[in-house]
Amino acid sequence: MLHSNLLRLVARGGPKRWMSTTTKLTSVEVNDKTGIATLTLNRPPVNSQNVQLLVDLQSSIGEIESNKSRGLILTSACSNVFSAGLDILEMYNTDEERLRTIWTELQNAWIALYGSSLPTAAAINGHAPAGGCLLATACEYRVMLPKRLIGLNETQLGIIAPKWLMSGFLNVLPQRVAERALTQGRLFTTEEALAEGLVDEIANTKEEALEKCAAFIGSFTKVNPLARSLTKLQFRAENIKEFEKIRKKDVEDFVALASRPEVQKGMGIYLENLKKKSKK
Ligand SMILES: CCCCCCCCCCCCC/C=C/C(=O)SCCNC(=O)CCNC(=O)[C@H](O)C(C)(C)COP(=O)(O)OP(=O)(O)OC[C@H]1O[C@@H](n2cnc3c(N)ncnc32)[C@H](O)[C@@H]1OP(=O)(O)O
Repeated sequence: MLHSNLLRLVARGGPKRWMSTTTKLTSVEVNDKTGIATLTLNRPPVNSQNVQLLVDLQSSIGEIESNKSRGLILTSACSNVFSAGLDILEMYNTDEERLRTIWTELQNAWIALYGSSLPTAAAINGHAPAGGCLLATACEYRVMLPKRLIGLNETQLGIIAPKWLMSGFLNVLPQRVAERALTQGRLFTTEEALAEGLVDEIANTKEEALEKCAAFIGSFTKVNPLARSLTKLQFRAENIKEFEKIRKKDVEDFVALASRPEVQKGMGIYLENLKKKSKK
């Protein structure tokens, strides 16, 4: 027993207290008929992105890529939230090493999704602020349920999204709209997001959103997969290259910023307000 626990710890790169649970926070289901994989984020209540969720997300993307699925649909098991972004509780009152791990795993998860050669789509069945929007915009296609919110609201929180984190957002919105939205920290309603091109379609239920995503992925049936993926990656190559150049420094910048006393204080106040709001 002890031996197998030790082996598991060694396989995971040593003991890490924020990775204490061994239950996966993502699941993968492949449709036998279509060959399309649905990757579900499952960390109730709001899929806030802690290290484990980010690591599990990468492992599920790897699994889908190696099992020769025809495409990947990202969705959420939470009823009203796609993902609430980074887990602020995990960033609050912690040490630099942990902050470093959080940001490194966010980077790793983003590049795994953004740089995937597979066709990718997001069935956004709930709110997708900040890191939630990051994951949705890393995909090639977005279908969203009505009356939810999506966007990069970092400036509203007094923080700055680095350039790589804006890449997907900038891929889908005109520069002028993106600049205004980012500087305002604007969250778009589903209907506004559709009008601006931040999402591609609206669906009334999660099932319908999954079907629409599957139809998007199905639209590549007659396209040579290698030609398709190389074309996709050519479009993304510049952003990926820029990201690779700064990724180490970006981790250190994040650690320095997130550990500043005033930023930690801001996180504490933000968390308190979130909790107050959820009790109402
Ligand atoms: C202030 C952040 C500081 C970060 C500092 C870092 C510095 C440098 C950063 C550089 C760039 C960062 C890039 C990315 C950043 C992020 O992703 S930060 C996270 C931003 N996310 C949000 O602002 C969303 C916050 N949440 C909400 O607005 C709502 O929860 C919701 C998503 C709209 C869902 O609403 P609802 O269904 O009504 O659920 P709630 O009742 O509000 O929440 C349920 C419980 O979940 C807790 N919670 C919600 N979001 C988070 C979260 N992101 N992290 C941790 N916990 C969260 C909420 O407190 C409730 O908890 P309980 O009260 O215990 O039930």
